[in-house]
Amino acid sequence: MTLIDGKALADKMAIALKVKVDDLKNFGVTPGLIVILVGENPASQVYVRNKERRATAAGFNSEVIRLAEETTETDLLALIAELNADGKWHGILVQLPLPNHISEEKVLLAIDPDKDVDGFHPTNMGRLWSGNPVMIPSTPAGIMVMLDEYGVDLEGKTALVIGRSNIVGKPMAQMLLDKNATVTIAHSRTKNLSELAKQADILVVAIGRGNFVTADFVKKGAVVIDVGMNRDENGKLIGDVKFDEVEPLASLITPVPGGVGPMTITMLMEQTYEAAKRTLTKN
Ligand SMILES: Nc1nc(=O)c2c([nH]1)NC[C@@H]1CN(c3ccc(C(=O)N[C@@H](CCC(=O)O)C(=O)O)cc3)C=[N+]21
Repeated sequence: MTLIDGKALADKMAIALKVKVDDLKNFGVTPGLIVILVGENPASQVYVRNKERRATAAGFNSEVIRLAEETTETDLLALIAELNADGKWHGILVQLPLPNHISEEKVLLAIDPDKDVDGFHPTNMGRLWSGNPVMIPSTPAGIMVMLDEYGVDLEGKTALVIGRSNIVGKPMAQMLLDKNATVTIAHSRTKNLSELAKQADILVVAIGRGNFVTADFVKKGAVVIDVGMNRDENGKLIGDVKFDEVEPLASLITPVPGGVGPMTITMLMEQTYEAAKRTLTKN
């Protein structure tokens, strides 16, 4: 078994990004990433702080707007409209989940697709599915970079994605398909999931249940990617994969923490940089 070290790869890419950003600054453009955080979700706080640190280290303009839990949908939409029009920002990210009184759908639709660094806007989802990706979701994007870095050839392989969210499962399936894998999407209603999983060369698990995937889901030599971020009863961060049990079977496996998470942030930075660079050729 070889560990896929997402943290190390993220650190390596951060150094290269800094160089690219310095170069872009010579052309008068500084990448700008603005994050909007509504309410007090403690997990979001940690994550947003990590992002701010990475953005600053890369030499970006970076800001976090913290809004009260009771912020109205109207006020949030007005803020987004303002940021859409502000040339300083190339990436606008509204941290999810939002409080229940705010429609996530309306908010995501309000972000200019060319600044939608999460790739969650329907326009960007459509661009991805039609084979013309522009802004793409960071978590599956980071997974593709890790697979490439560790020399995983996807051509003709069977891939099973467990989870069908718009932000991970669905875009992940499309990205694997684009590399000529044969892709299946499974979910909570899938029958005989462990038998299905046991046939997969590549297993991507994004189901959101701690330690869900055990040894009897995994074919010997499979590549196992764990997108899970769960807390166990002691508050410890655990993945969707029962690591100790699955690790001896896998040829490659991502840990939690230190796997998919750091690469998600890296890809947000990369995409903000790319969006900033595109403004050079636009006019
Ligand atoms: N609009 C939006 N875009 C997102 O991309 C988004 C979001 N909302 N809401 C929440 C989720 C979650 N997410 C994480 C990214 C990195 C880590 C990460 O860096 N994890 C570290 C450890 C973190 C820790 O120790 O708690 C690791 O896995 O090693 C975690 C979580 C992005 N999300």
